[in-house]
Amino acid sequence: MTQDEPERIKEPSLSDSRISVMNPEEGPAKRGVSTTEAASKPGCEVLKIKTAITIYQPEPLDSSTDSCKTVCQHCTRRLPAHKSQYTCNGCKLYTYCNQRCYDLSWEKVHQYECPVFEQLKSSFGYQEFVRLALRLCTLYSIPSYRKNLERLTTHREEVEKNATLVRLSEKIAPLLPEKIKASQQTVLKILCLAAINSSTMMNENFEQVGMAFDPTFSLINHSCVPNLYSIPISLTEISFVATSPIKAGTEVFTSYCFNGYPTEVRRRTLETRFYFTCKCSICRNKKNFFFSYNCPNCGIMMFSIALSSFFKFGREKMYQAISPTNGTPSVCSSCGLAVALKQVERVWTLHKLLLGCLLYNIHRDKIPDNIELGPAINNFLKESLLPTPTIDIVDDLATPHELRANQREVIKLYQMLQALIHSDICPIYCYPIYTILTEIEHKLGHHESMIAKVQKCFAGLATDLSQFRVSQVSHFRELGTDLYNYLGTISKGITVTIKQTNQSNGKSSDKADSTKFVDKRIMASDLKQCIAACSLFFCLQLVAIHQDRGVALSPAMSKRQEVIVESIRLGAPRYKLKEFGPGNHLTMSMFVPYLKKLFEITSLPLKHRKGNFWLQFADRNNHPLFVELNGVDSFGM
Ligand SMILES: C[S@@+](CC[C@H](N)C(=O)[O-])C[C@H]1O[C@@H](n2cnc3c(N)ncnc32)[C@H](O)[C@@H]1O
Repeated sequence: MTQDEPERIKEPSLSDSRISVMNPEEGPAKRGVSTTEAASKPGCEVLKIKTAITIYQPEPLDSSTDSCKTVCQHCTRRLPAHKSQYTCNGCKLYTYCNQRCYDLSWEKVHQYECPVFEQLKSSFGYQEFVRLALRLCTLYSIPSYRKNLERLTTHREEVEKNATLVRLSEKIAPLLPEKIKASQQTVLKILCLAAINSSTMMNENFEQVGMAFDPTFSLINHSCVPNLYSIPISLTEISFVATSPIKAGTEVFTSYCFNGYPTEVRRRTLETRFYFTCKCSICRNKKNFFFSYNCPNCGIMMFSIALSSFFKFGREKMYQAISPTNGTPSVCSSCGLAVALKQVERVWTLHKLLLGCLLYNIHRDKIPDNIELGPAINNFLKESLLPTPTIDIVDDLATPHELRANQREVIKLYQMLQALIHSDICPIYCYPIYTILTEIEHKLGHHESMIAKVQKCFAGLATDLSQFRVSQVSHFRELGTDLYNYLGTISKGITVTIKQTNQSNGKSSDKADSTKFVDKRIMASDLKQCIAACSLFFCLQLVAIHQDRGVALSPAMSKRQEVIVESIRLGAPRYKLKEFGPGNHLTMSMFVPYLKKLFEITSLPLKHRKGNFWLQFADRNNHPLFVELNGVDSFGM
């Protein structure tokens, strides 16, 4: 909790002038948040929130090192690992920068929470929800905060039926210190409030760090087709970016659940977790929206198809559905780009796979066998989906050990999801897929092996290795993936031809015959360098594409990634990723300056002329050797 926190929690109001409250006096059912400024394209930041309360997980988990032990519980700074920390003597849980931070925290909140933690520990451990409830009890005891907290939605009548919450309120109420004393009924009300208005908090690497509560965030309604996509940018800040252009004055929505689920599943999730029946445009129209295709140029949704129709349509019918003049390209109504049906078909297939994953994600036996989800889907699942262990990873059921035992299938799923992320799927799907990817990476210990691979890769570079800070690569999703597959994926995208100068006339011959090299080991390491450099190069492309399309990266995130790229060699000039165009088709010439920089950093002897690139080495007899880099334009983007 930061020093100014109670000020920020004063009212369920807004901390960002780019938004305003809609229908403030008409009660929670009609209240919402709208923009005061337009967002011209997907990816534009609409709102940034510094969360009023962040409750950190008790121990660092594998997926994130941020916890009560590593983040100052007063000023929320990350504590330096090497410095001795200042831990509360009472709970032995909350850690601080120094005595001053501890004193401030104690004075404001911790004196009330600390003794109660100890008493609840045996029944509830240090659960984030319990600690959030206690924090809210403290703030609730201050009249001005109470008035404002009471304005938030609680769905009290329904939530109160939850036996766990009732039991918790009965435990907490008698333990509250005199100064913040409240009846069991009041505590139950606070628990209802916490249940409806809290959310998971992640750090800038999309790793879960605990729970967040914020009165501004609490005012934003849910939609199954949200126009906002939330991106954690620090331990306490969330940036909300547009998923499509938004006009000023429009209501903004986030999604409270995984909005890739079919309608039935979304409805059930929202009813059981948030106690409401969704009235968003899709649910109101009973449209079971599933497949959408966004214009690759401007990001506007070009068409969508209901889930019920999704499997009914064969290929021909699908064409009819999206293009009345069967076979002609579809034209984006916003920017006029003509999109070939073949391109749409590719995305269609990926959606089928996504649907499969999603359905697997929610236990097969729970899928209702009704018309909507239908036998076609079940057959599809049976025939084309992955073996059981993959369900479990996504479902959080499998242990890392089980996963490792089934690594091949898991990696198949991982690659498939990566392909989805890099396709033209509707941006709203990206976030849940990232979540699944992270889960897989986490459980497979992917980051660790990735770092090892990256290090191995860089070990071949003729550069001062002390200048590489490779540990940072794990945050760099695309780089990780590319390097992970660096021999497989990358070599599919680039043809490496080895040329050797003909000794007699000095001209190069096209014979790709490695036996000619006197010292094969030199060549192997050169190729390794080449592949490593290309990996890096491709991840720059990916970052550029995503950034420009605004799908997954906020400006802050891309800045962080720039820093990471930069940190490969301290003092190396920054890459300016923004210069790439929005389309997926990349030409070599777009990357010339970046390639030059890249090769400068990696000390690779890159030569280029008129769009042709090659690496130039010398063999043992000082005859020039060339490694040509071809086919970059056709790299599967
Ligand atoms: C965190 S609050 C959102 C803000 C709320 N409208 C307010 O002013 O307090 C969540 C509650 O808002 C309502 N809500 C949000 N999105 C909704 C939707 N799509 N359809 C119906 N009710 C919704 C539900 O009552 C839900 O439990």
